[in-house]
Amino acid sequence: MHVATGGVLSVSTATLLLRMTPWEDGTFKEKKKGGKKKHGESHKVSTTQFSDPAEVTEFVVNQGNGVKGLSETGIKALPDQYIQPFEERLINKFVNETDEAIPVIDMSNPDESKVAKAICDAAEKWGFFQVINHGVSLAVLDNVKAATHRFFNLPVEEKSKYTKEKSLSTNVRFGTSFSPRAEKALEWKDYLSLFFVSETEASQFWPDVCKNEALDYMNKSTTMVRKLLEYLGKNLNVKELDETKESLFMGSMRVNLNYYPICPNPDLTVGVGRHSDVSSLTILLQDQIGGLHVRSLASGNWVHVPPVPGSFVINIGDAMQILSNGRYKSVEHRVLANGSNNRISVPIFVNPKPESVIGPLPEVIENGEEPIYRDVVYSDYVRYFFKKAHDGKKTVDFAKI
Ligand SMILES: O=C(O)CCC(=O)C(=O)O
Ligand SMILES: [Fe+2]
Repeated sequence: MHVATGGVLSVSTATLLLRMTPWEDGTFKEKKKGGKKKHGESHKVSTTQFSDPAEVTEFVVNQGNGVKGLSETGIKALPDQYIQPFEERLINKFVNETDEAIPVIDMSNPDESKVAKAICDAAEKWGFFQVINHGVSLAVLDNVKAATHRFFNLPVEEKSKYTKEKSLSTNVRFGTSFSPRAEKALEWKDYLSLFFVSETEASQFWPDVCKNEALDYMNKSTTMVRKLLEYLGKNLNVKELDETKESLFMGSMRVNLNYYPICPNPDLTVGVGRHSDVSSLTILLQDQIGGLHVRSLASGNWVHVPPVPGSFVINIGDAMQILSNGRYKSVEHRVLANGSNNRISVPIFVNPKPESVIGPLPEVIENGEEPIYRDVVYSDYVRYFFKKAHDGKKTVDFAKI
C-alpha cells in the first residue's frame, strides 16, 4: 500500500476533492478543474493522502488504523466508501428545527412511584430518556471516559491485537464502522467491544489500559440497571426480577468504547447510521460533544440528545420491545459525524442471555392482549442484526408474527 508522506496531494485525491463540492440539491457534481497548475503548486498542500479507495480500506479496516488513524493523517476529503446516500445524511439544518426533547428524569426523587411512572411513560412515548442522580459516581464515569481515550490513543500495533482476526478472545473486538463487509457505505466510527463473561475472562483478555475501568463502570451501573428494569417490569405486571426475569432482561452485558474522530466532510457521512439497538436496555455515557439524534415517535423529527454532565442516556432495545409486546419502544437513533471535535461514548448493552427464548411475556398477554411477536432465540436475533448493514427499525420485523 502506498501512503504519500511527503505532503503531496495526489492527482486522484485532487479529483476527489473537486468532486466533493456540495450543490444546492445535495448532490455532488464534478467541477471543472481550473487552469493549469504552476510547477510546484501541489506542494502547497501539506497532507498525507491515498491514491485510491482500496488503499483506504486496507489502511483503515485491514491494518487496524481505524478512522481515527485516517483522520490523523490529515485527510482533507471523505473517501468514497464513507459517502452515505443523501437521505441517510444528517445535515444539521434539518435536525435542529424541532423543540422536542427527550425527558430528563431525576432518579433521586424521594417519591419513587413518580420516578417509576416517568420512566415507564418515557419508555412508551420516546423509547429514550436521560437519568440524573442515578447513583453511579462521577469518578466511575470519568475513569471510563479516560480509559476510552487511553485505549484509542494506543499505537496501532497495540489496538490491532484485538481485531477480529487477531483477538485472543471472541468476546473482545476492536473494529471500525458497523459491519464493513456488509455495508455499502461505511460509518465514521471505531470501537472496542467487550462482551462480559466473567471477571476472570475479562481480566485475562480485556486490554490492560481499560479493563478495570470498564469493569468497574459495568458493575457500578448494575444497581441502577436493576432499578430501571424493576420499574419497567412492574408496569408490565412482572412482580419481581427473579432468576428467570433477570436472565431475560439482563442475562448478558456488553460494554462498547466508541470513538468518533474528526471527519473531513461530516455532512456527507454518519458516525452511526439509523438503527435500533438489539438490547433489552442500553445505558449510554456520552462526552460533552453531542451528536446523538433520536427519531421522535410523535413527529418523526430527529431530536438531538444534548449532553447533560453526569447523566446517562437510557434507551429501550428491540428485546424489550418484543418482551413487552410492543408497549416499550425501541427507537431509531443515529450519530452525526463531527468536523471539529473527536467524540467518545460508552454504551452498556444490557441483553438477554444469548440462549434465551424471547417473546411477549406471559404477564403481558395473560390479560388477553394479542401477541405481535413470535418467540425467537436471542442469539439468532443478534446474528440476523449483524449480518446486514444498519437499516433503521427493520431488524425487529424478524420477530413479527
Ligand atoms: O454514540 C452514541 O451516542 C450512540 C451509539 C449507538 O447508538 C450504539 O452504539 O448503538
Ligand atoms: Fe445504538
